[in-house]
Amino acid sequence: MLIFLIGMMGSGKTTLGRQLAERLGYAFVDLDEYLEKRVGRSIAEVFEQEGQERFRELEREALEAVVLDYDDAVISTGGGAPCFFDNIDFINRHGVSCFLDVPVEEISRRLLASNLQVRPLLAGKSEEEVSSFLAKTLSLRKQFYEQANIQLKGPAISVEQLQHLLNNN
Ligand SMILES: Nc1ncnc2c1ncn2[C@@H]1O[C@H](COP(=O)(O)OP(=O)(O)O)[C@@H](O)[C@H]1O
Ligand SMILES: O=C(O)C1=C[C@@H](OP(=O)(O)O)[C@@H](O)[C@H](O)C1
Ligand SMILES: [Mg+2]
Repeated sequence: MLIFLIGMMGSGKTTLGRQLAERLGYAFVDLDEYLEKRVGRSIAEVFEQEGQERFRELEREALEAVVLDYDDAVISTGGGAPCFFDNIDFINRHGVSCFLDVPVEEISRRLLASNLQVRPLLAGKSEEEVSSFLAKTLSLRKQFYEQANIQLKGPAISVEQLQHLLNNN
């Protein structure tokens, strides 16, 4: 089975995905890292050199490659992945999707305490700009995230909660 974690930057997809994979004895794939390995460059470099539009094409190609590469895996997607092309349909056709629905205030807090440079959409923004960008982006993306098979809501989603919900679906 392929389990896709989706949701905003900072919702904990990478962190929880790694923990969930360990519990299930599945491979763990972070789609951003997988893409970086494929293209031999960091996400920040791809954005800088070729722009977001090209990044979204490479992200789609990475999604297509990952479903061929793995039978059982937890795949933490990048925050924008389900929101471009027909990626959410592609994800739902190939696995179980799970939306980590963390309040935007909590996401802002987490990201402002982290290194913004590794997330090119946030790099160089002030605290206020980060908060308003995240709120606006979530309002545009929610329609895609809400197509997930499973939704988990709260400011502190745990791996236990996630595993419990998956077992009951
Ligand atoms: N459940 C959690 N509770 C508190 N902080 C978290 C949690 N999950 C992730 N974080 C923190 O939030 C930031 C973003 O987490 P990350 O897993 O990289 O999110 P994503 O992959 O969704 O962007 C990191 O600094 C991480 O330590
Ligand atoms: O939300 C987005 O558009 C992005 C989220 C990032 O992944 P995380 O959600 O893991 O931070 C990464 O794919 C890229 O910086 C773009
Ligand atoms: Mg991540």
